Amino acid sequence: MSERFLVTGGAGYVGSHLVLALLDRGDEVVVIDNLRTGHRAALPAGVRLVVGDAGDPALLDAVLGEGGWSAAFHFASLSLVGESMREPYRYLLENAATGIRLIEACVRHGVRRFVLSSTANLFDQADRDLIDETTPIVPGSPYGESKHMVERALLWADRIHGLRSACLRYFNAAGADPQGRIGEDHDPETHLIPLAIDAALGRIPPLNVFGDDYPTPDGTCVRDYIHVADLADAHLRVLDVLTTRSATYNLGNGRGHSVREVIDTVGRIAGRPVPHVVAGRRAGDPATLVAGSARMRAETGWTPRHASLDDIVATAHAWRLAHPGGYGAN
Ligand SMILES: NC(=O)c1ccc[n+]([C@@H]2O[C@H](COP(=O)([O-])OP(=O)(O)OC[C@H]3O[C@@H](n4cnc5c(N)ncnc54)[C@H](O)[C@@H]3O)[C@@H](O)[C@H]2O)c1
Ligand SMILES: O=c1ccn([C@@H]2O[C@H](COP(=O)(O)OP(=O)(O)O[C@H]3O[C@H](CO)[C@@H](O)[C@H](O)[C@H]3O)[C@@H](O)[C@H]2O)c(=O)[nH]1
Repeated sequence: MSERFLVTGGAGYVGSHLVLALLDRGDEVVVIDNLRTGHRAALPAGVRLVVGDAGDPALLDAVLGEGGWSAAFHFASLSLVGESMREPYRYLLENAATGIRLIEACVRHGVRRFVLSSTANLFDQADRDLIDETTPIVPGSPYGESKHMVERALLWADRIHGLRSACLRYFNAAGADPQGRIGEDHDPETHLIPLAIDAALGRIPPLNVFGDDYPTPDGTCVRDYIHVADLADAHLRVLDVLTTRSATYNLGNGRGHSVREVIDTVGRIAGRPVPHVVAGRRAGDPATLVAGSARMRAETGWTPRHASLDDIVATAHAWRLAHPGGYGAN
């Protein structure tokens, strides 16, 4: 039976892949997005886009007041680790306030299930190789801290009002829709894989490698890249869990790849080397972040279908090759 979902930030990179997955299974989707970093063109026909702020109580009352919601997915957020080290209070204030106002509005309008886009940046100083849900939380930046604030607000919304929530801590989202319908387009782009692809294609100057003196095998940072389509699938699967309880899951493939490995993989798939230079470290970057996702696999049957870095890079490369100007203007 068709269900109705609110997706804040649904015109953005990860959110738009969930919107597609919901439409593919026949659900109705309403997106609230201020289009600050998102794109109208990332949304297929049939999706209602309300352009506005996901933390605006009047707007939320108007939209949520329509009723009939199966769940709210909250992607709308400032989301750059490096930027948050330069603008800490903007991140702390805006991400926390937007999340809390949305939670409050969901409670006010009887929405029973809430899914938060949380982050691996909760774990700056992991005391183990695979970062699972029992790893102590030590946010790596004001961005990570702001996500933790919203996670904590959700805990109280559950205890006091019975709002069931899933905090999905994505590690590094990457790749594009395997059918090539949508992909990643930020302006300016700051993420490693799209930048490495554009550098290989000669569209931008050589890639800066942010530090080669980290305590990792080749000195560059290690990250767990997880395909956006697998993240979208995870969002669908947690809905069942949320009928009875709240939950927290770390989402990745459980394999780390260094910046140099990403550069080599992009070069091989693009058929041209990635020009790059070693630059200084970027503030806020932990050396290594690799997810332990056994809980998600065991409790929901989630199994990433695009787990290899080759698959992830190949889908991202195909989309960027076909869309040299991204989505174009909003
Ligand atoms: N991309 C990653 O690797 C990654 C990893 C971990 C967590 N996350 C989280 O996933 C979510 C989506 O990330 P993304 O990479 O797709 O980012 P994105 O910038 O592509 O998407 C965010 C979307 O939210 C919209 N938005 C931002 N603030 C808003 C507001 N106050 N009101 C309404 N709309 C607003 C933007 O216009 C954009 O469409 C974010 O919450 C981010 O913190 C992303
Ligand atoms: O030009 C670049 C860009 C990135 N990097 C490195 O590549 C790695 C990945 O960086 P990036 O793609 O910018 O992602 P992160 O900063 O790791 O952050 C992403 O992944 C986090 C989870 O780990 C999310 O919370 C964030 O929202 C999302 O932006 C890091 O080690 C960077 O230092 C470079 O060396 N050069």
